[in-house]
Amino acid sequence: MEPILTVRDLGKAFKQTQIIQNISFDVHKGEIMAILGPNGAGKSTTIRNIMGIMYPDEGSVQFHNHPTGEIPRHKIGYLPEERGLYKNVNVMDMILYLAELKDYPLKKARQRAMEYLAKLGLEGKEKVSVEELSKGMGQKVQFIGSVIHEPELLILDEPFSGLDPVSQEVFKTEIQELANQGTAILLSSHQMNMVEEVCDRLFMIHRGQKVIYGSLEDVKNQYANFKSTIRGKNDVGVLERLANVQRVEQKGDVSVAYLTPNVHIPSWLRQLPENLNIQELSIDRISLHEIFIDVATDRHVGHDIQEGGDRVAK
Ligand SMILES: Nc1ncnc2c1ncn2[C@@H]1O[C@H](COP(=O)(O)OP(=O)(O)OP(=O)(O)O)[C@@H](O)[C@H]1O
Repeated sequence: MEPILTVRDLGKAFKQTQIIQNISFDVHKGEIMAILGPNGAGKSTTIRNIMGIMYPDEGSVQFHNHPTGEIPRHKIGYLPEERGLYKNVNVMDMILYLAELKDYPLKKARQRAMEYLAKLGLEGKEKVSVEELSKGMGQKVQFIGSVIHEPELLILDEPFSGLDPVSQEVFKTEIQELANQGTAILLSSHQMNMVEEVCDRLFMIHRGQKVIYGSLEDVKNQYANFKSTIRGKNDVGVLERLANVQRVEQKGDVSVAYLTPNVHIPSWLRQLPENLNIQELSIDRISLHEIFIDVATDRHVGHDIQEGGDRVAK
């Protein structure tokens, strides 16, 4: 796949504090790449360095077919974390202004704006003043402004925050459609369920450094260990002493045993004691949400997932 954006060894410090270090990843044509990490991990700093809002101390940013360091702004769409639109203009003028900044033909922009307004549930709002919009509506208008010029690369910093579940679904569908049409998408989000549904690959930063990088499938195969949820009155110690159990969380009658990566599920089930109280039992893989918590709370040993899926212990 063709890389549209290549980031290599990016590093940035503020005063004496190193904020990001050795950040390297690619975003390819037609893929949705998620950039994840706890609050303050360095996601927005990475994005701002890519966008040239601030300059990296180390490393390089290269856009496809452009010299390193050159930012082809008319080919990039950007929804920043800080939302902001001019208040005293109407919705259509706001969108057309953003299209004009990207040298996009206005007639085409107007037509696309009407289509997008309809798609995002803002039909008939084109003459409404921006200041009369709700927060979510404003976000939709800003999103339209970021895609109106048909960018090759779309950078979305927390696109789902502040949206109701229906609007989140609409955004999700739209983002998927753009990727299907070939747009390269870099998406930062804390909504792991959304990320899990839309992203092809992910890059996770923790304390300014890469902790996970790989396809969603590889990350799930290699990080998403199995867990067994058992409903029934059981002593936590009994479960903790079972083979291949990393830890057990117990709430009332429900125990969740987190299993080691190499566990063989049929063998694990065979070793369960005769007297275990089982009202219900399920075996599932842990979700991206749980992987995120494990990594962010340092429960997981850091691993790199290489392109192709090999895991390298650090
Ligand atoms: N202009 C700045 N001057 C000094 N420190 C900054 C500046 N911008 C960001 N930081 C610091 O850099 C670190 C990373 O911030 P950043 O906004 O990149 O995190 P983030 O991963 O996007 O977090 P969140 O999920 O909370 O949005 C934080 O410790 C923050 O305080």
